[in-house]
Parts: sequence; C-alpha cells; structure tokens
Amino acid sequence: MTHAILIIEDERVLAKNIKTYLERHGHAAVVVHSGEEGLARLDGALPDVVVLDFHLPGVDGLEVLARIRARSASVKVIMITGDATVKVAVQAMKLGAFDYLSKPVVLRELRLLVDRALGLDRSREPASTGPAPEAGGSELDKLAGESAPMLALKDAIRRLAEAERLVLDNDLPTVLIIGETGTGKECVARAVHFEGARKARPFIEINCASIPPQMLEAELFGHERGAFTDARERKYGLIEAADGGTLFLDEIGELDLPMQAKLLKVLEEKKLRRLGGLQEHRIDFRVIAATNQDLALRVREGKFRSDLYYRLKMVQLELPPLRERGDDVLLLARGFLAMHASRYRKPGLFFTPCAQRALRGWHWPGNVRELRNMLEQIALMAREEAIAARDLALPSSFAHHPPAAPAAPPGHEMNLEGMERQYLVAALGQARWNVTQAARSLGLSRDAMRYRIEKYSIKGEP
Ligand SMILES: Nc1ncnc2c1ncn2[C@@H]1O[C@H](COP(=O)(O)OP(=O)(O)OP(=O)(O)O)[C@@H](O)[C@H]1O
Repeated sequence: MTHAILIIEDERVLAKNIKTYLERHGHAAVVVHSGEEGLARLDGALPDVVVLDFHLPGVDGLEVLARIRARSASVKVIMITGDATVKVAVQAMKLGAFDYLSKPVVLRELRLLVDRALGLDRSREPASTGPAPEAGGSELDKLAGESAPMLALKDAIRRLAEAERLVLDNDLPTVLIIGETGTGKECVARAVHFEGARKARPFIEINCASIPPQMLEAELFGHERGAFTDARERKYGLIEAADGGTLFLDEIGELDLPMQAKLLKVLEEKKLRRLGGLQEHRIDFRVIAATNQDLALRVREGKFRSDLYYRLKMVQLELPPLRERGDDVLLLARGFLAMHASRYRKPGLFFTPCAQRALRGWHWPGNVRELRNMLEQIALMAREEAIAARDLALPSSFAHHPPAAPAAPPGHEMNLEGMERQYLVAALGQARWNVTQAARSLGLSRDAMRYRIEKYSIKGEP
C-alpha cells in the first residue's frame, strides 16, 4: 500500500533527495518549501506522515507542528533540525511530534522512522539490507531496453557491480555517464549505486546546473555557523550526507573551474573542511557524474580540468540516443502508454501500425524524456483506444507520412544494410528528395545523409 508523505523543507536539494528516496521505497511524496505552503496543502487530503524542518522561512516548524496538531491528531510528524537542542526537541515532542532527526539526514534512518510512524516496523532489519522489496524491482530492471547497445550497457553495470563486491578495499572507481539529454543518465546512476556494494547507503544527487555557482560550494561542503552573513546555523553539506554512499553529480560539465579544483581535491584526499570551519573531516564517498556535454572538447577549450576529467572517467558508461535503439522505442512507448493509461483510467489503449512506424521513424531529439512526456499527453487526451499517427504530438508533416516500414522481399531475410537503404529511400521519398529535409527526419546531419546516399548508390527520384 502506498502512503502519502508531505515533506516541508526549504533546502531544495535535501528535499528532493528525501522525496526520491522515500518514493523508491514505495511511498508517494510531495515537497513544499515553506510552512505556509505546507499548511495550505493540509487543507486538501491529509498525508499520513509529515517530514517537517524546524527552521523554515516565515512560519517556523514548531508553529506548523502546532497547527497540524490542531487540525488532526492522526497525522504523524517527524521533525528535522540543523542543530537539535534538547529544549527544542522537548518542545516538539510536547507538541505531539512523532520523533525528530538531526542533520545531516541519514536517509535510511529517516525511512525507518517513517515506517515506524506508519506502523510498518522494519527497524529490526539487519543493517546491511538493501532497498525494500516494495520498491518494485531493481533499478537495473527499470532500465527498459532490449537493443544491443542497451543490453551491453546493462551488462557493463552488472560487471561493475560484481567487481565492486569483490574489491579488497572500499575505494570504488568514479563513474562518468555520458549521453544526450533525456537518454536516462540519472536512471543509470541509480542502477550503478543500487546494484553495487553501497546500495544500502545513501544515494545523494545534485544537479550542478540548478544551483548558482556561489551557493554550490556551501551546498556541497556545508558551512559552520557565521561562515558568511546568512549562515545562521551549521549546515552539513551533501558530501557529508553521502558519507558511506554515493554522490551523484548531474550535469558536471556546468561546474566552474574553481569548483572543479575543490571537487578534485576532496576526491583525492577524501577529507573535507566545511566553509568557515577549521577541522577536516574524513569522508568515504564515491562519485558518479553525468553530462550531456562533450567533456573532452571542454578540456581542449580550457573550460574543464583535464585532471578532474580523467579522475571522473575511471569507468565511462555511454547511453545511446533513443533513435539508435531500434525497436526499444516501441518497447518504451508501450510501457509508458500502459503506465499513463492506468493512471488516467483508460485501459486498452494501443498504437495503430502507422503510429508505430511514426514512433520508430521520429528522431527523438529529447530522447526518452520526450517520449515519456508525449505519451502522458496522449493518454490524457485519448478518446479512442486506437492511437493513430496523427494523435502523436509530432510535426504534422511527419505524423501524416511516417517512413514506410522496410519490408523484406518474400523469401529473403533483410540484412541491416538493406534495411538502412530502404529507410533512406523512404525518407527521401517522403521529403520529395530534399536531402536536408530527409536527413532531418532521420536525425542525421546532411553530410551523414550524403555519405549514405553514395554508399548505397541511391540515385535521384525514381
Ligand atoms: N531505459 C529507460 N527505461 C525507462 N525509463 C527511462 C529509461 N531511460 C530514461 N527513462 C525515463 O526518461 C526520463 C529521463 O531520464 P533521465 O532523467 O534519467 O535522463 P537524463 O539523461 O539524466 O537527462 P538530463 O541529461 O536532461 O539530465 C525519466 O523520466 C526516466 O525515468
């Protein structure tokens, strides 16, 4: 059974990590960033548990707790604090908090508390247990795809996990995941962590592009009270929160050069000093990084440190663009359609053959994310069970004339080159032999298209 958790936390990165972690363990979580927003949410359906920060802008945590109690005695509230003084904790318990945790939040501890609050006492699990079974299949299983490059990628993740389990010391290699936007880099990062030796420890993620550079350092390294004007209390950084586990740095190419130097230092020394702090703390964390940029090019341009680049790509995993995954498009499309159809209570939706050709032939610049979002829209709007090509949110010129499926001549097995030639001819015909347009419809550059036209000796309009 899914339980509803409301997270009221103004630290956005922490809030997102708590949400993802609890969702992974089978709960439905919603995040708001202020006490006012949290109270407004309580006017609707009541959550089962509220995870509530003490220090909030505006109405503070204790006030929110008091108001929750005035509304309902059954909602369980778990408080989170930066500096838990006994006085504040006692006050919270008097006001009816279920329990409290101090920062840095150890996600596993929080989950055990949430489970206890829900009456699902798993606190007697041995410390080494992995993700809860209710999480619904491993992260690797969630990575849908049967095409050759996806099978090779999943095999590489399995082999990496195997090696990690056998390694004698605890120093796991850094992993760099590359691929276009929306190809599933975050999913792969999760699979690497949750298949690996540290799966029971925290998985902390941060998108380096979403935090202004001047705030990123404090977010990663934490700070002592008074380190700068706004530092009213000690804050633990995400690197400390990832102690024993994995720090996932998404969009690593966005780090500026000074931050790259600091990251390299902490990666090499595994020691960290909070901003404004004097003491160094030993931290055991492994890094997985992802980027859709060409980091080698950024190194050549002097925008990315080569030493950090080589440190990060000890193991490199590459996600192919969706257009290069053959029938995976249909596999993923059917999966997303079924998922959204069940959410919107429209069972029985299916693709017509023409829609399947359109899905297969589109070049998917936004990759799996584009496909997933499109199918949500389709399921939402669908009036009939059959989804035709014109129902897909693709440019109308494409959706009305998707490339014909290459058919093998009777009695002959079509080889790869033969299929490619037929696709090229079909796309050229569709584009009235306009090479640029045909190249675009296949997601190729004009030069790549010209090269293939020559390679297969495709001659003008038949
Ligand atoms: N192989 C897959 N199977 C199922 N879902 C997938 C797969 N790959 C990606 N997705 C889904 O597609 C969406 C985008 O994936 P994700 O966020 O991992 O991409 P990304 O490469 O990290 O994107 P960005 O570069 O923009 O950060 C997510 O909703 C994810 O769950």
